[in-house]
Amino acid sequence: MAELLTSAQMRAIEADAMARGDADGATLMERAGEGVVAAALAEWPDLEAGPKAALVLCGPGNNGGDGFVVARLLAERGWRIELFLFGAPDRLPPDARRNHDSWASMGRVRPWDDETVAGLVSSGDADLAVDALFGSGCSRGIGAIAGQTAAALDVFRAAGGRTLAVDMPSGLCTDSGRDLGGVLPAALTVTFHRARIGQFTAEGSAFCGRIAIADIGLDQDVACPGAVALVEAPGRVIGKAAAIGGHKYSHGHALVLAGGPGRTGAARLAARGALRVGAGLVTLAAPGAAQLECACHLTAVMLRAVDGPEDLTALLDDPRFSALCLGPGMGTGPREAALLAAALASGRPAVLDADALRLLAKTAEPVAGLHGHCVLTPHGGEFARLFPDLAERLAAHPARGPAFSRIEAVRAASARSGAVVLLKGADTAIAAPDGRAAIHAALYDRAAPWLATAGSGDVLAGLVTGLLARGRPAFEAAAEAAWLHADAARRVGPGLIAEDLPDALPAVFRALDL
Ligand SMILES: NC(=O)C1=CN([C@@H]2O[C@H](COP(=O)(O)OP(=O)(O)OC[C@H]3O[C@@H](n4cnc5c(N)ncnc54)[C@H](OP(=O)(O)O)[C@@H]3O)[C@@H](O)[C@H]2O)[C@@H](O)CC1
Ligand SMILES: [K+]
Repeated sequence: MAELLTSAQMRAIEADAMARGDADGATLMERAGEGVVAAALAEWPDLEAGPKAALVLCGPGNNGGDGFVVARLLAERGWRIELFLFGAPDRLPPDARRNHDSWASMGRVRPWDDETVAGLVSSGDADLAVDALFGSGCSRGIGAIAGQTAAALDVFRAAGGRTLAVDMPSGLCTDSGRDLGGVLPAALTVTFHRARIGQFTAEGSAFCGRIAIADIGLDQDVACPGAVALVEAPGRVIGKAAAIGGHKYSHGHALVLAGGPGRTGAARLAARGALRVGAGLVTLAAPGAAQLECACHLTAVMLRAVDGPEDLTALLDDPRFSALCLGPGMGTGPREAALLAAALASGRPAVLDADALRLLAKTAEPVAGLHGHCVLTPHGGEFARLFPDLAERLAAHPARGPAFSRIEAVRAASARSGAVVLLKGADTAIAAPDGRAAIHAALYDRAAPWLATAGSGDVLAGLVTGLLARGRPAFEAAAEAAWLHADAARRVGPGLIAEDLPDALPAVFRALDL
C-alpha cells in the first residue's frame, strides 16, 4: 500500500536526507519547482504550445519559494508572469529568499492585494494560476487574506481554468484535509515525494482537483514509520488460486445473523457478499419465525434457526464457523443484545455493523467485550453514537492546523475499543488497535458516488466477514473489503443497487487475476 504522510513526517524525511548529505534545501526547492512545471505540462499539454501567461501567488514560507522557482522556469520558457507576494521579502526563509531574489532580477514582485489578485483571476487572462501561498506550513484559515481570490478561483476552475496548487491548496490542512477557512481550490495539486493524508480525506479531494506526485530526489525506499496507508488493490493473498484442491472448509465458514420476518434482506445481502468474496460456506442464522422468508430467497447460502443466545452458543460449538456478522437488519431488542453478548463471548472474528453498533452504543460501556478480531463498520452517525467526544472534535470548526482528522478519530476509537474500526465514507478510514491506519479513497479516478445506496453497507459488512472467515486478519480484511466493494461499484456504474455488488465481484477478481 502507498504511504500517505503528515507534514511532520515529510519534514522529517527531508531533514533526514539533508542530515545524511543526500540533499540540501536549495536543491529540493529547485526540483520541487521543476516538478510543478513538468506536472502542469503533463496535465495540460496545450500549455507547451507557445508562450502563455501565468499568475503566480507566493506566500511567506518555502511554499512561496517553490512559487518563485516556478515563475522563473516559466519565464525562461517565454511566459508572461504576474507574481504577487504575501509578506515581506526580507522575512522569507533562506531558500525562498534566494529564489525570490533570483526572480526579482527577472520580473516584478507585486505586494499581495486580495482584490487585485481576484480581479486578475476573474479576467481569465491567465492560462495558469499557481497557488504557492501556503503549503504544509499552513496553520490557520486564510479567508481574511485571500477570501476574494478563493471565490474567483472557484469560478475560474468551474469554467475549466487551470489552477494549480503547489504541494497543498492554501488553507487546506495537510494532515486532516479539513478546510481551515478560505481554501484556494485547485484543478491540479502537485505534491512532493509522497501524497499527503489531507489529499485523501475530508474536504481534500474537493479542493485538490487531481493529484500529481513529483519526485524531488528523496530516497523512495525509506519507509516512514507510522505512515497511513492508502488502500490499493488486494494481492493474490485473497485469491483462491493458492488453495486449489482445498475443499470448501479450507475457505472458512461465515455465520450471518438475521433479524425477524420482513427484515431479513440486509442480512441476506451481507451473506451473499460473504459468499462471493470467497468464504467456503455461509450460513444465515435467522429466528424460527423468519425461516420461511429466508428459505424462499436462499440457495447457496445455508439456513439455521437461531432464536436466542443458547442457540447461537450451541451452533458455535462447531469450530468451523470462522467468522460472524451481526447487525444488518438484526434488531436492537433484548434478544439481539443477548446474541451480541454471546457472539462476543465466543471470541470469534466478528463484524459488527448497523444494529449491532446501535446496541453497543446503548450499553453503559460500549466497548466492553470487544476484541482485536472484531471489525466495527460505523458510518458517521453510528460513529458519533459510539464515540461522541471524537465525533464532536471532528465536527468542530478547526481553529488551527493540524486539525483533528478522521484518521486520528479512528485511531483513537480503535485504541479505546481494542477492535478494528472502519469509518465509512468516500474516504473510508480504517485503524487497528496497534496504531496501523489506512484510508480507502473512493475519490478522484476511483470515485463511485452511486455507492451511496440502500444496502451497500450491508454488502460491505458481508465482504469483511467473508474475508475474516477465510482467515484474513481483521485490519487487512477491512481494507481489502473496502477496495473490492468500491471496485465492484465502479464496474457496475450509475444505476447500481446493492444486489449488484456481490455479483460484480467475479469480474473484479478476474481483472485482478486472482
Ligand atoms: N522543507 C523542504 O525542504 C521543502 C519544502 N518545500 C515546500 O515548502 C513548503 C513548506 O514550507 P513552510 O514550512 O515554510 O510552510 P509554508 O506553507 O510555506 O508557510 C509557512 C509560513 O506561512 C505562515 N502562515 C501559515 N499559515 C498562515 C495563515 N493562515 N495566515 C498567514 N500566515 C500563515 C507561517 O507563519 P506562522 O504560522 O509561523 O505565523 C509561515 O511564515 C512545502 O509545502 C513545500 O511547498 C519544497 O520546496 C520541497 C523542499
Ligand atoms: K499552495
